[in-house]
Amino acid sequence: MKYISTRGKVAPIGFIDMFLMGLGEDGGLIVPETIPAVGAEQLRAWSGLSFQELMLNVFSLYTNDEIPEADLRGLIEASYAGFTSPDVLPLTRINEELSVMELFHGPTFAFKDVALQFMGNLYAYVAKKRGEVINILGATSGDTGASAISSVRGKEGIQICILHPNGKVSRVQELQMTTVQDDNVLNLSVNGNFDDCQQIIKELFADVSFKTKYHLRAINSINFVRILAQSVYYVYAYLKLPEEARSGVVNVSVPTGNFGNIFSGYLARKMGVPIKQLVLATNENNILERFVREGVYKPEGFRSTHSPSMDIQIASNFERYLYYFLGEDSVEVAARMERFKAEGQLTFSAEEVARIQRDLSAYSVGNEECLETIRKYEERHGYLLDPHSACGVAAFERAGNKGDGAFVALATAHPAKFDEAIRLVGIEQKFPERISELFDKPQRQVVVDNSKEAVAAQLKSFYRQTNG
Ligand SMILES: Cc1ncc(COP(=O)(O)O)c(C=O)c1O
Ligand SMILES: N[C@@H](CCOP(=O)(O)O)C(=O)O
Repeated sequence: MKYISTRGKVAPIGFIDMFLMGLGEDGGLIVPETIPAVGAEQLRAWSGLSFQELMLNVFSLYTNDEIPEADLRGLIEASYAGFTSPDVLPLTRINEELSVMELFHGPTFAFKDVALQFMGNLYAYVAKKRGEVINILGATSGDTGASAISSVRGKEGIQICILHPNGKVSRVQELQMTTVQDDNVLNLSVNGNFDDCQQIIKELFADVSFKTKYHLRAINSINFVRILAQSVYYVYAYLKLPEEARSGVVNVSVPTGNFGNIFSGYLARKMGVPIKQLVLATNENNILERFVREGVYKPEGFRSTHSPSMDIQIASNFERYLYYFLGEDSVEVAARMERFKAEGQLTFSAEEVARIQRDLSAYSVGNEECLETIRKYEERHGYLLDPHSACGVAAFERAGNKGDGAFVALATAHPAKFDEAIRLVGIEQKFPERISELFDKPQRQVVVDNSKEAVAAQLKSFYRQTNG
């Protein structure tokens, strides 16, 4: 298995080189040359596997034996040892129509832990095995940053710098990132929004001489390993549903911002998991919903919502979807992305919109509907949703079960991370101890201007102190 870029200008590379490259050096996103097929027989053979065993099996299709099986198993075991549920990702039945897969039982209470605990261990493994310097650079709207920091804090040979938008993450998210005192961690609080943070890191990654000189590595979902690790929970969701409930297919509702969560489901479907409806749920930052509904991909004004981690306009994995949508034609992808850069939007023909709508259905959930969904599920089912998961559940309600297969909504964060929204519903929740203890800890972060130059200067001084 080799990996290539959606824009076609990266010579095929192996698994570990792909992991280290992160963003394609031609500005595109890395994808596998071919997606391995997982047939019905294979799925049957996997049923009953633990999440860890399933992950081992899925990753083995992609790693080219570059990581010996015993090592891969060890990395996976270590990554999920800290999850508090014995199932790792428990599936909770809400009612006849809906089950919720809880992806938030990791150390930072968000679905990002599923992939990032593993990636942190994989970076440490690669640092040791290949003597690579690992300087992780990431952007976050709150959850990726906390999770990535937790996965590598204090690890030898690894430095991590995370950009978050100043004042635009929840209080708990900010504390999870900024109360970490390890010397290998730098938090930059950027005077801008998440799109600005993401744009800055993309520019730094695209500056290949800067990236190479400072050994910059990606943990955001531009890194294909993130996507692959996340695709495993779609396979797991399908396999965990009782056979009679799923009747051959599963429908999944997915809270979406950077298109990473849902693209992982799209990949699982392309591998062969029978996912029927893939429901894309956005908040009021609804560029992706408008793309699916109207065939126009165009950022509009940024809005702060009750689900701040999905306050995203430019979705990085959109380009991966475009690549498959355009029949893996990298010349056409490059041309369309150039057009997007020049004109600030992409429009799709009626025939294309019909095809997009066969892949995805999409719903944008307003602030009031989000709060109302939290209230309703707490009152009727005694189940407290966080505001991101509530967007997914509201989208499920609008999509409706078309009579085919079971419906799973992905619960992407613990409600304690977003108490600001939960309080608006009038619910007082008890925090897990690991969250309540954060409030007494000192914080460490540097506020920076919204510019690539300001961030680059901070990075250089950080690496001078930590790498020599
Ligand atoms: C809690 C939560 N739910 C959903 C999402 C959406 O995931 P993605 O950006 O990968 O689409 C995010 C991050 O964006 C998140 O932090
Ligand atoms: N919601 C994310 C935004 C970054 O997305 P990623 O999946 O590309 O890391 C966050 O919480 O930071």
